[in-house]
Amino acid sequence: MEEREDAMSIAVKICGLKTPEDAHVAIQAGADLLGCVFFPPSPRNVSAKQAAEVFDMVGDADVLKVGLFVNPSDDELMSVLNQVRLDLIQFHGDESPERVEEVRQTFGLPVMKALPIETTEDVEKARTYDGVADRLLFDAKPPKGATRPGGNAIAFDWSLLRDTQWTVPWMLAGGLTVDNVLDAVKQSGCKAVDVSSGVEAEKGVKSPELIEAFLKAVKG
Ligand SMILES: O=C(O)c1ccccc1N[C@@H]1O[C@H](COP(=O)(O)O)[C@@H](O)[C@H]1O
Repeated sequence: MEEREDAMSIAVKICGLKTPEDAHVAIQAGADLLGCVFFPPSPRNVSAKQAAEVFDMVGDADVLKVGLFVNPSDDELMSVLNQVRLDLIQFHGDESPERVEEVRQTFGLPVMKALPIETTEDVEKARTYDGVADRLLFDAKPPKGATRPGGNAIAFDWSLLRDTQWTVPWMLAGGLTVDNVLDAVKQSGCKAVDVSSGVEAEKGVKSPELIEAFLKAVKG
């Protein structure tokens, strides 16, 4: 019962959406944030036009529209932002704290910085972004030879985050599924989760049933 009460206030981001239909399912099921990936090597990559169609589904709903980028140039950001109305930029590459601050100032949008975690030292390294980025997102370190820095369906030791203190809101990501998400919330103490692979029928193809089941598991 205690776990259920904790879980009910957890925010959920469904990432890697490619179709308005999947966005509709996620919104109806209670997602708080939706993400589109602008990273060509990813099986979830979308064009700005596709992302605009996905995010059109949000309408007046209280849902944040997130654009995920990996080490983008200003021109790349500008090109997307000219065509898509985003609420939050997610940086999932090697962007420095200075680059995060520069993009916040240049584009006038909040930035969520993803940070790869495997050890306690990684958690401590993440502190250089606390208070610089508007939000933090803790994800598993990608495996050697990975073609992308996230979206690899890999989890890490969630308890590394337990009882850590941050000045900005943070999210947990990495290998979350309907079966492990409540355990992940409990072990990490997070108030928000992000999922992509765990709600897919196959790589890059979202499953409406898994999106609904994931949100039901978290929100009750
Ligand atoms: O989803 C991708 O393809 C991706 C590409 C490049 C950087 C990040 C990416 N995804 C993000 O990674 C985490 C964890 O995803 P998963 O649930 O383990 O698949 C999440 O923030 C995704 O949005």
